Amino acid sequence: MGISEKIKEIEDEMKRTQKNKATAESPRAEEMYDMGVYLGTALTVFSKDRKLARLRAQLLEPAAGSGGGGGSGFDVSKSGDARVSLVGFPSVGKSTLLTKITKTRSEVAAYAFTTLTAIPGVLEYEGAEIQILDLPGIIEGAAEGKGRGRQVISAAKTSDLIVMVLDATKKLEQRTLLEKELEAVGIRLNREPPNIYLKPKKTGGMKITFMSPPKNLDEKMIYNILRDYKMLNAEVLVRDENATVDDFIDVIMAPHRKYIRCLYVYNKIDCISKTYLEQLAREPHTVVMSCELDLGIKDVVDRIWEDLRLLRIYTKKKGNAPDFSEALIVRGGSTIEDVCDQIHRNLKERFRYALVWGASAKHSPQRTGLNHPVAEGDVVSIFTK
Ligand SMILES: Nc1nc2c(ncn2[C@@H]2O[C@H](COP(=O)(O)OP(=O)(O)OP(=O)(O)O)[C@@H](O)[C@H]2O)c(=O)[nH]1
Ligand SMILES: [K+]
Ligand SMILES: [Mg+2]
Repeated sequence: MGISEKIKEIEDEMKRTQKNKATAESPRAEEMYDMGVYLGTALTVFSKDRKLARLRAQLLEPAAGSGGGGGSGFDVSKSGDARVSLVGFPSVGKSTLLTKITKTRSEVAAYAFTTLTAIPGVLEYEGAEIQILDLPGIIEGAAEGKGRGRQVISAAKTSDLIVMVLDATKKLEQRTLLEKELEAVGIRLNREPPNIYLKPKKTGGMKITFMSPPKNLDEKMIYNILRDYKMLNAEVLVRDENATVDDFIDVIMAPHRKYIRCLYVYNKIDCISKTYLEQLAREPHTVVMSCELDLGIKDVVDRIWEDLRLLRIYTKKKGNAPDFSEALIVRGGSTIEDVCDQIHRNLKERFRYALVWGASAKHSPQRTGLNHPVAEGDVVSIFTK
């Protein structure tokens, strides 16, 4: 049986279990729950859930003996300061958007699957070069390998920001469907990694600690999950009282999870009512546009820049004015060390100190070491041995 069929089988079984659970609901349900009778059913659902999560993860991993392949993305090398992927159902206007915001022409047509491979373009934004990947449309079931879905999703997984292009004239569910496809391969949108510490050990059994009383987890659940994943010795510290079973599995599967910001872009607003447009525009992480009427494109580009959280750092040579003609682009959370790495591969080996002017400096200039965090617009002078 293939992985997809296995998944289907488990899903069907889960639906049946859920139904039984619903019919079993009776005045005595609570009492039975306490007695642990009802808990039996609940635990079956949990373990099926976990099995499902594991199978889905396998979809993107090369099949044993297949010699790899399957889950790899398109062969486009990364370039510029960051990578943004345009993900969406067919014919929502991904290629139209790429053509608008970069110098690259990507074929646009009214039929689905016009774009058949990844088309890279470069968005220039105040000194930064952002690689934009126009991708083929994906359909429901992409994660299971339908169409070029897996390749598209793998490409998206390598990006710093996902721009989910949506057709404003289509049902709102399209967004949830796409989110599910991305979730299935371990992409977590607009979320932080769960605040749970897990350290596998060689001996000593399991040590499970909660910082505050958990709402959705207990020691036994964690114990069972760890055992499922064949981790018999481990230290666990749950720092978030709202953490769920899924969160805990994400922590175990950390190497296969990717936390990526997502900007939802509704295109074709020329075809919807003003009231509906206003409703869409109020959604979080959302912008609306019409490529056709050239409306909102600037907002989309500004939001891409904001969501990438890149910083522009300017350098200053001793005795000269700062060079504002060219910015160094670093990621949010970067330090002077990252700035050095941007300037030259070996610069930090000769580093003595830096002088920093701007928002990150307590006083101007502040003398700092390599681990000083920089801020947008800082001016930096590096002094070497
Ligand atoms: N009404 C309207 N049509 C648009 C808009 N933007 C794009 N289109 C049309 O939508 C159709 C699909 O556009 P594409 O850019 O090819 O869409 P795509 O998402 O790249 O499609 P695939 O590559 O097939 O997945 C074309 O006929 C475009 O002219 C818009 O803002 N409004
Ligand atoms: K199209
Ligand atoms: Mg296209």
